[in-house]
Amino acid sequence: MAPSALLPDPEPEYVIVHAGKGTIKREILTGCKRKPTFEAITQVNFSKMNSSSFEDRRAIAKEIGAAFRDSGFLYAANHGISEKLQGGVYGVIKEFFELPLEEKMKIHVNKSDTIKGYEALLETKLDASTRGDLKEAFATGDDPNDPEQNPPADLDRSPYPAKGNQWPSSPSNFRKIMYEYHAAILAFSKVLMRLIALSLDLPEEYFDHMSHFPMGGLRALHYPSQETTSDVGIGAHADYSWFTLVNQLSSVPALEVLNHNGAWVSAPPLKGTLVVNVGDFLEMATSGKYVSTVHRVVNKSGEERYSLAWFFSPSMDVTIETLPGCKVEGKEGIKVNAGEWQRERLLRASGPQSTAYGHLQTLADLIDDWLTNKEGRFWWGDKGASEAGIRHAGTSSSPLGQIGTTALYE
Ligand SMILES: O=C(O)CCC(=O)C(=O)O
Ligand SMILES: [Fe+2]
Repeated sequence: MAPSALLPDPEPEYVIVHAGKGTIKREILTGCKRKPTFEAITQVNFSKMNSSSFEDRRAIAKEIGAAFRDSGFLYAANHGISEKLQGGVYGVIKEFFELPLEEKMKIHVNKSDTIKGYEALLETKLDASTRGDLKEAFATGDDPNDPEQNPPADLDRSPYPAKGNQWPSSPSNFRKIMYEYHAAILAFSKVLMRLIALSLDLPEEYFDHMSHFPMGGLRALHYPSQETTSDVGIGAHADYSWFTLVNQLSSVPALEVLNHNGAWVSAPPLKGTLVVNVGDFLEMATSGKYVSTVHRVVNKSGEERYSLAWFFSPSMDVTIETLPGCKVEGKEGIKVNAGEWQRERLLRASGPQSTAYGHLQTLADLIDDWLTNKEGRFWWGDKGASEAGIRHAGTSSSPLGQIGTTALYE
């Protein structure tokens, strides 16, 4: 038998993800190629989040910072949203998805100018290699025409069309309970944002002025159990938000998080917790210190799964810049209008598109930085290698290196 040293290395395998922020190609590392990376999601206890002691708050912030740097995910325990409210919201969401399809189609997302309302099974396709996402959803967004959202009196309403959120007439208490949950999760989000500021050694109030009418919304999800292994509940993606809070309403494990070895780490429901994950806004503002980690939903449990995601983003008119302490030497920081940036991201993520759009999409995926020089130009090229030797191609407002035709790019 030939000594194993003479055996050729097995062909590398990759996880390929169209994450919205560009295509990510990550080698699946096995054996001695494996790098130290997370294998589980850590839990953080928020019971002292409103403590009058600064040290108590800072201790939670430290744990948040460590988890956001390591995996970009954590479980938040003792977040303060009552069990009664969580049970109530679960009940109405289940009842809504059990309605006949034609009833749900009355508020289909295509009837909204902001893509809000009901989205049927297989309508979106985050992973191009699948037949579509095996889930149905009901989504709301920031909409000053919904009085429950208490828009500030001086809010510029011109960017908000009249046909935004749509609400079902059944169950009759659906809207009321969803808005009770909205108020509770928004309150927790504002506290969490302060702890995030603290975790970055910024004043706790640093982000307060960016949240006067935050973009974002609720997305209730129903995943039937998939019958084939080629199906996926939601294809691999990263979120466009400061952060996302997922309430895994049913006890079905299906959420998976991609680690640096290209392995999918399970994030099963832990009773009483919310899953918190870093979104692209926070990754961008921290120059990648906090990672907006790729995740997906695969429901092979044989049971129906329900979840309720909340996306919390800056207010539409806010300018997001690289945060103090997160500047990378020799690299120009970011400066983006939050509303424009999110609109562009949303367009990229919204389901199957025509071939012409597909070609444009391919081009857009090559652009990871929209900053231009004074003449409005930017360059595409080699942006260096990761620790693992995988190179990155992208754009910049100043000239970049040549693309190596034999190098491996992600
Ligand atoms: O249902 C889940 O657990 C996660 C949903 C999700 O990732 C999303 O809606 O962006
Ligand atoms: Fe997500």
